[in-house]
Amino acid sequence: MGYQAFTVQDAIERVRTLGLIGNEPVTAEEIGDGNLNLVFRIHAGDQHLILKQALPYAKVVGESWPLSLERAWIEQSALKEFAKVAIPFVPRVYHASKEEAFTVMEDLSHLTIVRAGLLEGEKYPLLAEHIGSYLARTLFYTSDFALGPVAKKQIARQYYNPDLCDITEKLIFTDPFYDAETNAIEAGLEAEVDRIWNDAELKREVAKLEALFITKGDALLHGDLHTGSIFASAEETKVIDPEFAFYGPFGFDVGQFIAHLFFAAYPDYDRLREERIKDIDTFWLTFASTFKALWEREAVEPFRSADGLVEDVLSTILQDALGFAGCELIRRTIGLAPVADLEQITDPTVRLERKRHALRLGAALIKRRTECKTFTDLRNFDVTEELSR
Ligand SMILES: Nc1ncnc2c1ncn2[C@@H]1O[C@H](COP(=O)(O)OP(=O)(O)O)[C@@H](O)[C@H]1O
Ligand SMILES: CSC[C@H]1O[C@H](OP(=O)(O)O)[C@H](O)[C@@H]1O
Repeated sequence: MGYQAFTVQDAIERVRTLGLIGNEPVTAEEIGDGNLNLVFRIHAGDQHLILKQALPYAKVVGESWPLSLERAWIEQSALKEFAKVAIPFVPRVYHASKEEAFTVMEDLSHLTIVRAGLLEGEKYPLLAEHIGSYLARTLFYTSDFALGPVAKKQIARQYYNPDLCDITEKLIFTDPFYDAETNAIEAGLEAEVDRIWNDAELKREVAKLEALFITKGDALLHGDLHTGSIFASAEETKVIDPEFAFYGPFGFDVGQFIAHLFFAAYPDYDRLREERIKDIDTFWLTFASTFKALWEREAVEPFRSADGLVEDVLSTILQDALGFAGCELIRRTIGLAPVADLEQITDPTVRLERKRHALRLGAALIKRRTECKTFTDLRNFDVTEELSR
């Protein structure tokens, strides 16, 4: 069967043919609110399923931005790979079709998308710890440190993901730093954006981070780990949507999650700042301690017992992560694919002030990331000066 984009009826027929539902009455709807794919929710009797299908172009832009359907296969493979090492945090996959670019998976509608939930004032007391553990496990177990260089390269070669890496290279590392067509700059922010475009040091550091992203194949990344890619409740956390997965630098997913914890404070900054900083603390402490414990127990790296090596690896991850977080803060503030955490602030003066804050924090993280070698440096990282200029 060749590829065609599904209607609701096609989605129902497909799950029926696959024997995933019986002949009972069905209700189904397309619920995709992301930038790229179709997502159908299907209920039949006591079966609740999600069918996600890739479109041959970026939905948010239209057919003028073609995208390979191969990304559905990358997403399916990454979900399976991550389930091997971090099963509590990964949705169950019931069926994966490479040819028709769709995946049938567990319906997680009993949970909420974290970005939306946080905006509604929901609490996720275990989120930071869960994502710390999820990332330590997915990054460590897919790296040379756990697999050794031969097995790692055999896996890595399945994850060339050129179209989606190209999106990231353009939208995160390039367009926001130039007057590009894809940017969406709110009126009133022009002077602030000019500062960015004229900051030679900042651009040089962004270029270095982009080079890291392109060349450093440490581990299998999720590749798009923002709070819209996480479902959670007070007890559970599930990470969806790894279609941007590829072998990249350890710090990238870590940095994206940190950036979106910062974003989550903006709707009510004075009240939420401390909570989100605490989340970042917990996240990093869990990530670093889990990664270190896995290293001590399971690393196959010949130099694994070299004094201070794992601490150095973690320092590098932290510094890179802060740089990537800075790029993500800037791109979600002035580039394509903005975040509701900022856009839903109704008072235009407050919204502009928070956007300005995000841009300055982003620039400071990028330029001063190497000051943060340890958790204590992270806690003491102070951007008061940049914010007051
Ligand atoms: N397993 C799931 N269970 C319930 N809803 C889901 C599931 N996967 C996706 N969705 C819904 O579809 C939306 C878009 O899914 P996502 O995988 O992020 O698509 P895209 O790749 O287009 O961003 C999510 O925000 C969520 O509302
Ligand atoms: C042209 S894609 C823009 C943006 O959308 C992706 O997010 P999602 O799949 O979660 O909607 C990704 O963050 C891309 O950078």
